[in-house]
Amino acid sequence: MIKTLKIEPLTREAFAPFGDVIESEGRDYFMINNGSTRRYHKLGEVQLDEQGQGIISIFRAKTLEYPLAIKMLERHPFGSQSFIPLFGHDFLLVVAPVGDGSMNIDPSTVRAFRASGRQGVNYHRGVWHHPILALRDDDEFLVVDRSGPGNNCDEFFFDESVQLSLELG
Ligand SMILES: NC(=O)N[C@@H](O)C(=O)O
Ligand code: NI
Repeated sequence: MIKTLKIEPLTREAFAPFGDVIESEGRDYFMINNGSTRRYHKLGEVQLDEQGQGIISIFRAKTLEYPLAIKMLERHPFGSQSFIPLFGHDFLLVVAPVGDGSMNIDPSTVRAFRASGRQGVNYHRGVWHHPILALRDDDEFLVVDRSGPGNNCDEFFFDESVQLSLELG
């Protein structure tokens, strides 16, 4: 299979099979702090296993060269992972559904999205995704994910006959 992935705009509905979109635009809120603050409540949930601990980190990411060959995706079986842009820049996502849980990805299910700088994502447990794809060098993301025992990062490399690429418009 040789395919250039179509980059879709990130919306709550389109991303639902993969996780949550963390954004305020168009979302419900309620007032707190004596009416001075809007709380956009529970935009996503931190998913953990019994032994996991939720942690907060910052990723500073280099941009990659485009067109980019998507050779692998990874997943975190024991917990969710969120990426929230700290500098307000767009970034890209390449994902595939959890599937049947086996170490296999049907390349026809791989999708790409462009997140605006005011959108974050929360990948649900086991959702296949490409490591962070920043569009600005040294861009930074707040990351909420799971720390704990066991290997929480499975990597799947596509067969050489599968050539998926990501091009910038
Ligand atoms: N390995 C790691 O912590 N980063 C990846 O999980 C990623 O999604 O960028
Ligand atoms: Ni990850």
